[in-house]
Amino acid sequence: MELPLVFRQRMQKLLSEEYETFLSCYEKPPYQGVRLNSLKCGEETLRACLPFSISPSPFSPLSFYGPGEKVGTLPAYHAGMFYSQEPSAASAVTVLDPRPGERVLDLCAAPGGKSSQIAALMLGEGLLWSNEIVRSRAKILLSNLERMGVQNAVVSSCHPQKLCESLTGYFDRVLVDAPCSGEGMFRREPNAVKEWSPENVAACAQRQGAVLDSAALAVKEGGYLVYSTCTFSEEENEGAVEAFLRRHPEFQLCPVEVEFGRPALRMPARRIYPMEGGEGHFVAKFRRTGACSCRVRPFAGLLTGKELHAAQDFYGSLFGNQKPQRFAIFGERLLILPEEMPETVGMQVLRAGIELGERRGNRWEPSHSVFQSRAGCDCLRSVDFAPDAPELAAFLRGEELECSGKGYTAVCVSGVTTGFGKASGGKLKNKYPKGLRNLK
Ligand SMILES: C[S@@+](CC[C@H](N)C(=O)[O-])C[C@H]1O[C@@H](n2cnc3c(N)ncnc32)[C@H](O)[C@@H]1O
Repeated sequence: MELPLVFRQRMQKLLSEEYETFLSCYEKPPYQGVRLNSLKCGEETLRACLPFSISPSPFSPLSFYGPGEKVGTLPAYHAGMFYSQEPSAASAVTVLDPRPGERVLDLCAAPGGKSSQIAALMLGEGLLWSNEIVRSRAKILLSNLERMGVQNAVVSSCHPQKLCESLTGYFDRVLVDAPCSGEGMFRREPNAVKEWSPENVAACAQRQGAVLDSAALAVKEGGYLVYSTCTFSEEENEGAVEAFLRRHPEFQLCPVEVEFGRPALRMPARRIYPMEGGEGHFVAKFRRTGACSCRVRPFAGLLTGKELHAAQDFYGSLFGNQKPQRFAIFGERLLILPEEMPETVGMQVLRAGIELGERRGNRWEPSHSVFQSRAGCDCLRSVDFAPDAPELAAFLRGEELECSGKGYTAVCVSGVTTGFGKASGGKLKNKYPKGLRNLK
């Protein structure tokens, strides 16, 4: 690989006697991996459903080494049992340490690797707000969170400054996984090498400062802000942290106490190089010690009375008696909202919570995403297949299956839901969304 001369000079300065070892990494294949989605299954089920073996990575108990390519057609992928993720990318959420019941903002969230990891740690409790400024990427983010069965997320495509002004002081934890020069992507994405220049590094550092300034607004007093990049440049890492601390005396740097990687330069943050088992990451953690007032109002559009009962009856016709209480209608869509949700006006929200159904005339048609977010055993009707069953492969190609009985029926792989169909007359009419199907 042809690495830019200035990049090589900078890395030599950073790594001195380790520089040759670093360079020799470019002769080896990149690290790849999968991250277990514990919202949908346990490690044993995932291993049993994969046609390859995986081994633990040091960056998170959910992160494993294994192939990262050509996995998108596997039933376990469709069922959201895992996310294909380079292992060191899991480090930032380990440092963020989100807890069930908290309010967590992922400000630069697409395509959703870190958001789905946060969701797994939150166990569906509290609020995950996943924002992505580029709308086309926000749609991919939404699709990934739906595949992973995340129930308590709001997905938006808002400018960070506008979003964080609207949600000032609201969040317990905020993650800024910043757009960067991507030096830690060079082994995986040769285009990142072509786009690299010292000018781009400087431009990234400036943009990172702006995103961090916005993010700071959203953190409540005593809350945490985690900053991560997948690049090695000092300007974008320690430089960005030091500049932020100079501008924001209301924040303190917290020591990152983890076993993986190595200490950052001049500060108790963390750097990860390929010598440490990952492609490359930087993670720093701040805590807001200064006061911050929050004037965010709770969401006011919850269904009540007859409308609520109708929504609950529809839910009960698919999933039985554990009926949610928080429903709302956005346009033609019926949503089950997270237990915690602020007013969302003007924040370019693509989806809040889980879509239960779409209006068809005077009835609701169930949505793929609600089945995807429920375990097979929670659905009133389900059919279950082994990962290598020909029927499952046919379902994922959009074909009709043989099926007894009548009604909406979840289709599962080893007990994990991967879609649904409508049974009648001995057949299961396929409802797997066209855009998600495997090619015939
Ligand atoms: C490193 S990626 C995020 C990866 C994501 N956290 C994950 O784990 O899947 C950075 C994201 O920031 C977005 N971005 C680009 N410019 C931005 C800006 N000015 N403000 C906020 N986000 C921006 C990019 O579109 C990109 O999706």
